[in-house]
Amino acid sequence: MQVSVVDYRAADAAEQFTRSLRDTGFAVLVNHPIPQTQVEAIYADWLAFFDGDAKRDYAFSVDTQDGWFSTQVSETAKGHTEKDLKEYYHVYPWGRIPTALRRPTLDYYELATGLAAELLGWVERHTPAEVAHHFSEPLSGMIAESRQTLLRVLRYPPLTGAEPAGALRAAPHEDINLLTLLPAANAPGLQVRARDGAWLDVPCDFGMLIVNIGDMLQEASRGYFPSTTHRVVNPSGDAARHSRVSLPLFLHPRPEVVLSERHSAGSYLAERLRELGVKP
Ligand SMILES: O=C(O)CCC(=O)C(=O)O
Ligand SMILES: [Fe+2]
Repeated sequence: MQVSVVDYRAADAAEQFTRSLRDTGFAVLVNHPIPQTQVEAIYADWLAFFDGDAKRDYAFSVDTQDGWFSTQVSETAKGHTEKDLKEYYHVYPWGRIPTALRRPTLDYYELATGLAAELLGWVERHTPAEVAHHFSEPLSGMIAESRQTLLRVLRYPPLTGAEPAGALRAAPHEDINLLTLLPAANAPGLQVRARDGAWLDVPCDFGMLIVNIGDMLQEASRGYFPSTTHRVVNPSGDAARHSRVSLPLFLHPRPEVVLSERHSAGSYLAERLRELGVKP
């Protein structure tokens, strides 16, 4: 299994990109329109936020799911017992955002959401008709006017050595949403599970943009596009003394969008948040 690195500007980029998603659940883009300087500035600004105390004023709302999730409330991946070694902040344009971070973060949200919509269009164009006929509406329509698309700013703290045995920065999991856009983090660690069970490093040179399929697209495509299991492993040596920052954008449909006979986007999300232990 090979996650392809695709040049966004190549004539057949959409086709190569969709093929990699179909084969592996992942694709990596280079020469894409998100400036690396913008990503680096967000990493630096948010790292300072996580290092400070103001985050305590932004504890997440159970009801709306925006705000800061501490390491104590962090997710426990489905089927796991230890919490992930991470803290994170959920940004929605309608939610609470620390004032100084508001403008740059929303600028990034807009840019990344626009690119995500274009990439979803690529996927749509290269979906075989016999699969696309299951879609209750075009994929581009599913996200139109959606208030659910989520920008998660993640901070994996330095390791102290006192972590519970078996706890990982991010335990193996699948994403819930349609498509995830993830600029390469400031440190390695992301791995994807191949069909034979082996863990493969996802290419993550600084500047690359990683894209992966989430469960909602797997559900809507009746399994044609696989939502692949991935994880973030703990670093060793000197790297363990440093934080890792990453910035996934989870592209979500409007809640009333029908994914399959079993699920609307809203019912599916509610079920998954209960399983993660972040919503009753
Ligand atoms: O931090 C990363 O590289 C991946 C994060 C991730 O998979 C997630 O938050 O769903
Ligand atoms: Fe993930």
